[in-house]
Amino acid sequence: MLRLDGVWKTYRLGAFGTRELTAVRDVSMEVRAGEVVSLIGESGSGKTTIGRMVLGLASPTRGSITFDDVPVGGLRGRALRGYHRQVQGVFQDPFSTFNPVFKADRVFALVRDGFFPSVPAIKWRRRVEAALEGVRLEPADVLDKYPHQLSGGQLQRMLIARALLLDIRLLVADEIISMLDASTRIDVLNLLGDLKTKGLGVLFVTHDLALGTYISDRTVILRAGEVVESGPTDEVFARPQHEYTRNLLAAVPHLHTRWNEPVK
Ligand SMILES: Nc1ncnc2c1ncn2[C@@H]1O[C@H](COP(=O)(O)OP(=O)(O)OP(=O)(O)O)[C@@H](O)[C@H]1O
Repeated sequence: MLRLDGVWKTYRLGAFGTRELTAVRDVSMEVRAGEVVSLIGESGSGKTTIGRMVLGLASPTRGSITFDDVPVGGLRGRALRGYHRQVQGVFQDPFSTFNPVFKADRVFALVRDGFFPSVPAIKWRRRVEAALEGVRLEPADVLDKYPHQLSGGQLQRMLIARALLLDIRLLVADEIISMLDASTRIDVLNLLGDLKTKGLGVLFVTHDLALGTYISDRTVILRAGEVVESGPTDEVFARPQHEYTRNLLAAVPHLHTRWNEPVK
C-alpha cells in the first residue's frame, strides 16, 4: 500500500539557504493494509519529517514515496485532496489542532465542507455519530462542547473519528498518545488495534519503544535520519541486531522488576 524507496530529505538553512541539514537518509520501508508499523527513534531522528512526507505535506529531496504505486510527492489540489480521503494524520497535541474559539465538533463540519458538501445535514450528523461510536465516544458527551470542556483523550479520539469519516486506508499517528495518561493510552492503542483488524494500515510514530511493541506488527528503528534496523516487531525486540537498538531497549523501564530492585 505505502512504500518508501530510498527517501532523502535535506532542509536548507540560514537566510540564503546556504547551509543544509539532512533529516532523512535513504529510508526504505512499507506499510501494508491491516498492519501497524512503528517508526521509532529519538527526538530529531526524522520521524515527523517522514510522517509529513507520507502525508504529502513535504516532498522528498530524493527517492520516492508511493501509495498503491502512485507517487505521493508533487500531488497538488484535487489530487492531494483525493489522497487525503485515503491517508490522514493525527498528531501529538490534540489541543493545538482545535481552535479554542470554536466548538470541537467544528472539525467534523470542516470535513463535510471540504469533502462531502452534498451530504444533507441530518445524514451527516448520523455519520458523525457513527464515527464517534467507532472510537468509543458517546456522541452526547462530546458534541456541542468547546475543546476546554473535553479531555485530551476525548479530543484525540475525535481526531481519529474525523479521519475515519473519510473512510481512510492509512493513518499516520505521530506521537498520538504521549500526552495522554496511562489508562487512556491503552484505550487509544486498543482502538488502533481494532481498526487494524478492519484493514486500516497505521504508521505509528513514537520515541517510546514500549508503546511501539504494544500494537505493531513491524518495527523500523531510526537514528539520525537513517534506518538502523527493521523487521517483525517480535524479532527486533527479541534479537536486536544493532547496538543502538540494544541501548534503546536497555533504557526501557523493566515492568516486571520491582521499583526498589536494581535492574540487571
Ligand atoms: N522545516 C524544517 N526546516 C529545517 N529543519 C527542520 C525542519 N523540520 C525538521 N527539521 C530538522 O530535521 C531534523 C529531524 O526533525 P524531525 O522533527 O523530523 O524529528 P523527530 O524524530 O520527529 O523529532 P521529535 O521526536 O523531537 O519530533 C531535526 O534536526 C530538525 O531540527
